[in-house]
Amino acid sequence: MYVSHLTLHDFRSYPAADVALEPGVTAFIGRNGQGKTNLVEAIDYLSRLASHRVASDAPLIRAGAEQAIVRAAVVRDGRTAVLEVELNPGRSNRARINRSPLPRARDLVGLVRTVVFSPEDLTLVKGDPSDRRKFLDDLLVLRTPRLAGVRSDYDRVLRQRNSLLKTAGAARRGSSAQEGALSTLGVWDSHLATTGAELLAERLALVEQLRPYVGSAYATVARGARRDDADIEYRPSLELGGARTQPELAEALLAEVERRRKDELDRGISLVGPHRDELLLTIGHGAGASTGASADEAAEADADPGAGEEAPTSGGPRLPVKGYASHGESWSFALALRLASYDLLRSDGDDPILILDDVFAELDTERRAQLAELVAGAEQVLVTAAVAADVPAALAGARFLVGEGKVRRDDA
Ligand SMILES: Nc1ncnc2c1ncn2[C@@H]1O[C@H](COP(=O)(O)OP(=O)(O)OP(=O)(O)O)[C@@H](O)[C@H]1O
Repeated sequence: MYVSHLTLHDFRSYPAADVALEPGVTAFIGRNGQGKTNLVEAIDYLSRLASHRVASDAPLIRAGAEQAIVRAAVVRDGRTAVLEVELNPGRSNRARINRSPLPRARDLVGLVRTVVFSPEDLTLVKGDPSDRRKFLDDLLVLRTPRLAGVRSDYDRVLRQRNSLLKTAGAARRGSSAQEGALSTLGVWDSHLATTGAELLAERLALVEQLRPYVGSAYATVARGARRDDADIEYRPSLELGGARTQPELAEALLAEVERRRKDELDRGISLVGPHRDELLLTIGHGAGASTGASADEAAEADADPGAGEEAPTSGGPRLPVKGYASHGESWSFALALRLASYDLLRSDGDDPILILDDVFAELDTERRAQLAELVAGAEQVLVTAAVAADVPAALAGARFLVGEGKVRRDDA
């Protein structure tokens, strides 16, 4: 799929912008702070109704404006659809397809699919477990848009249940207020188990599907690394035993919730469920594996003719990436997670739009070329860079100059 036209009204720094795009590679070049990322962020927003940079919509609306509009013509299998979203701060957003309003804005999610690589991706590796859960959930929703509903149902159940736990925990033991809250809590326990089990089952399946892609993507972007150097593992907040199906998982969640009732009442929060799970990222070290993203490390490895070749196993320990990996390894792992998502979406028979936002400046020449080669075949690749020379030769294509609020095609 690709976007053939992008129109913005009062989105970020743009009062108005109108850009005709083509399949293949398009680079947006301009000095810092000129609005390159704002353009690709708008396309990403259409895909998930969320930005890769901010958690709320408010910063997306141009300062002083009442609402923002993002409209894109999206071509898929030769057919064009015009998708539009109206961002209304403090009110619900509205979405249209070919000018017809959709019942809910979220019905737009998944119609255009993007995979974004950006410097913020480092938080996937170095950030909190919630960053990695979000990574999984965003990918789930892109592949199966219906799951946006499951995720928001789960969040709602959690909020209700937490407020009940607070009430029940605060009420005097044995009082009628506590009895009442406890009996209502039973209802929310089963809601938590049912929606939680659905989310959990989906995440477990996703991680199993993603795993092989992460290993091979890491081996490609990290110097001298082997396929089994990078691994991911889903760590639930409870012992699952052999539970895998939704009913089995619901049963396991319910049993654990009952077992931890006292703890939950004491602390006034839900301690069991997919909101407490972790996606563990680990690296092993095949001999010769060094994932330098810096030019210095690259130069060092270049001096060693064995580096980058098939590396034998060192049998070294597997370590969690967070807290142990070097900056280069962390960055390579983050790239590998994005590349793996892209490969998985492609294996579903779709070709998502790839957005490489300011990533080349972070990579040495060899890694740049390697990443460029991997993504060059995508149906549409949108690249932002402050300096044209940072965009690898393999990504030659259309070029736009972004500056002074304007986006101009560079035909030079
Ligand atoms: N809601 C908003 N209203 C007005 N201006 C905004 C808004 N949000 C961001 N901006 C402006 O947009 C500009 C940033 O644009 P953007 O992030 O696209 O820059 P960029 O060209 O990608 O820069 P860099 O190369 O540094 O990443 C900044 O000048 C910022 O002040």
